[in-house]
Amino acid sequence: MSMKIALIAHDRKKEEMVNFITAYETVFEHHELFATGTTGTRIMEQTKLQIHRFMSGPLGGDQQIGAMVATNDMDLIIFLRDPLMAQPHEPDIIALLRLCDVQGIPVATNIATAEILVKALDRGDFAWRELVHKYKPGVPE
Ligand SMILES: O=C(CO)COP(=O)(O)O
Repeated sequence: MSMKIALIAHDRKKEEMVNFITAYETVFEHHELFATGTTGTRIMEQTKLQIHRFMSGPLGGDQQIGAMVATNDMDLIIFLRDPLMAQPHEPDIIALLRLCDVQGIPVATNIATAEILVKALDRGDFAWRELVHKYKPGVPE
């Protein structure tokens, strides 16, 4: 089953992201991919994958992905953050991760966890997300 997956990488993590996506391209090609602007462009340049690109992170891309998380529409997030450099949009980043915890969305912030999640995805361990989509309540009043 096809899952909605968000891919986000800070500048010094973009090469790592592209290498990772390339290594698991045969897994990712079965899913619906979303990304912040520059991350999406980099991945599309170096793979055959089609990605829905949002705004660049500092211009609101994290928030756009956060909006999908808020409505429980995103199934998995791989967010390779730069732990050693301050970001101008730090509040947006924290907000996105907070919403993942609100909804219980699987989110990897480093490559080791990302690899475990992608292997789980390939094995079908995310089938429970189908139930979330099926029984998702409407927007609360
Ligand atoms: O800043 C980002 C996430 O916080 C990533 O944005 P870009 O993919 O546009 O570089």
